[in-house]
Amino acid sequence: MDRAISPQPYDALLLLSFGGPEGPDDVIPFLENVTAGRGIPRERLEEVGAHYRLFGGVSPINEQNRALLAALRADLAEHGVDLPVYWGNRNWAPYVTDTLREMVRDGRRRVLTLATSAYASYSGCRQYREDLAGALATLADEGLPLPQVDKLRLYYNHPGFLRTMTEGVLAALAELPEGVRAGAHLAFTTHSIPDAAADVSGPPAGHGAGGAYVAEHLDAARVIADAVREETGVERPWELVYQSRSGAPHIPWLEPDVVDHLTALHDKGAPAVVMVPIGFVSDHMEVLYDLDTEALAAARELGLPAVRSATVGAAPAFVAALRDLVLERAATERGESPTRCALGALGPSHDVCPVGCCAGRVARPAAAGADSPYA
Ligand SMILES: CC1=C(CCC(=O)O)c2cc3nc(cc4[nH]c(cc5[nH]c(cc1n2)c(C)c5CCC(=O)O)c(CCC(=O)O)c4C)C(CCC(=O)O)=C3C
Ligand SMILES: [Fe+2]
Repeated sequence: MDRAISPQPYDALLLLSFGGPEGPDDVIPFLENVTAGRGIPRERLEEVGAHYRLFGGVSPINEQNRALLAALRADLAEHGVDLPVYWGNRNWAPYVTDTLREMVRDGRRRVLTLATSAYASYSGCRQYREDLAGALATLADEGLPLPQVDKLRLYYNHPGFLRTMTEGVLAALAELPEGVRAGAHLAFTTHSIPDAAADVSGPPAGHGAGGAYVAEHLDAARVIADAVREETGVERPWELVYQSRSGAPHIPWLEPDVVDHLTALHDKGAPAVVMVPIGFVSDHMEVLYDLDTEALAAARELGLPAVRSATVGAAPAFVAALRDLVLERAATERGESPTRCALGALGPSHDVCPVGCCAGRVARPAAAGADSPYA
């Protein structure tokens, strides 16, 4: 096989995601899965449950993942990359443990994992590695042979991700009334997490305030803002803001909140804003509710013209980026030195999370990293 399209040594790709409810009866069991032992106040759960009920109890995330799965399979086939793609979730069926069991029964021995989060953080990186460890532990208990499981490097700074986000911003700007377009601000948004979690995101050696989580989002935002300036010839103010905060009010989480930011923009006379959801790879509930429902309503109330730009979803250029990352990692595992595409100042992320990367509050086994108890 042509080395440039060889996925070897991998014999399967695992799309690993969050999962979401598929109907009204799933909402509470789903939320219980998400928050098991995580101390989220009951009122917050009911509030979030109501967001899902507004959409018939159906999270958009599963359809998004089915679309990504189909697009990945089509892209790999079209480019002659012979690699079956499976899908498993943390919080809803198909559960990752069931998927991994199916993969083993299909004879898969060397699995590369693609998680649907582009950045470092406990929730977006290490927790997925814990999910893999939990699945491997169950298979071991069942006496099944364990596959070797790796995880793809973070892809927030891959040109295919940043270019696709940039195109989305340009399209969103075009939706604004012409009179306010040139003065529009860019508000890059991502999931708020506790300050303490942000501070320990990424490799232990790299920790400063905000950790890798904040640094990576700022790096991505800067690349997109620069590209938008190049394309439009207009220098626009931009800021990184946060959304979807949960947890107890006395615990500090990353700020400012997107809605407070819209108010501040309005107060200082900004003519318009584009909300750019760089923290989300597809139209999750956080995007459909917290941005499209709540934040856009707040903007309307303020009289601030606002639009939300697209997530990458299953856009062809993003799917091509994922193929590039898979083939890059496969080549690295074969001992080659492939080009590692990345824009911005931080450079390509590590292939193997070092010991202590994205530490959680409680130490749990995590696979696909230097501290994995599995090979
Ligand atoms: C960084 C991050 C990502 C991005 C990385 C990634 O993509 O993985 C993400 C993704 C998602 N979070 C999601 C849903 C929820 N997250 C919650 C709770 C929490 N998220 C957190 C962080 C993140 N979350 C945190 C620090 C909490 C607090 C408690 C805890 O640490 O668990 C809760 C409980 C209620 C609440 O507190 O809001 C829900 C329902 C869905 C599905 C949406 C859909 O259905 O479309 C997705 C993709
Ligand atoms: Fe979340």
